[in-house]
Amino acid sequence: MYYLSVEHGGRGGCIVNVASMAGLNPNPFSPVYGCTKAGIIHATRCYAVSEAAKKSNIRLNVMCPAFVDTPMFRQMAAGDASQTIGGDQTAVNAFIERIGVLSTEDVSAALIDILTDETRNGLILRCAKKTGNVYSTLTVQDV
Ligand SMILES: NC(=O)C1=CN([C@@H]2O[C@H](COP(=O)(O)OP(=O)(O)OC[C@H]3O[C@@H](n4cnc5c(N)ncnc54)[C@H](O)[C@@H]3O)[C@@H](O)[C@H]2O)C=CC1
Ligand SMILES: CCCCCC(=O)/C=C/C=C\C/C=C\C/C=C\CCCC(=O)O
Repeated sequence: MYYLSVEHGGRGGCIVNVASMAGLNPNPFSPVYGCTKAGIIHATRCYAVSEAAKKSNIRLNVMCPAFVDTPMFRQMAAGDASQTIGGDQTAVNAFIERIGVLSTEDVSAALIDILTDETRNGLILRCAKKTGNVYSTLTVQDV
């Protein structure tokens, strides 16, 4: 945000943080990973409503993909990943089967939508194979 800000020579812009569906929906396989992603989601939403962001015309949004076919995902599906707490790989694989797996192209298209649609700010973009891309907010009451 410092370098995007007008007072430091920037022109504003759009920050897209990468969290995960695991930061929204609880799952039994990755509690610590899920907690870090929940933190990223909340930090993004707080900075999106900050005076500093508004003043400098900076938008912040956060992407929450479900499974995406990347090296990390393949490692996890093969039963060898630090993101999961281990245990029953059959249950992990059944979970993956149920949720579905996005391609990296699916996620790139979602990213381009956030970057190009200047009305998007402070939003959570859930991306999942079965439900597609869904924007939402968790706001209970405006402050
Ligand atoms: N693959 C999935 O199913 C999902 C992934 N995500 C998130 O998407 C993001 C990317 O994940 P993947 O592509 O799956 O992981 P990945 O492990 O396949 O790729 C991560 C890439 O980041 C690079 N990297 C790591 N530390 C770095 C650093 N300090 N500076 C620069 N580059 C660095 C690695 O070299 C690697 O190329 C992560 O934040 C992950 O938590 C979110 C939801 C689902
Ligand atoms: C489980 C290890 C996480 C590793 C990588 C990652 O971030 C993948 C997340 C995938 C799913 C997130 C977990 C729970 C989501 C639960 C339900 C999603 C429902 C999707 C839908 O169809 O709406």
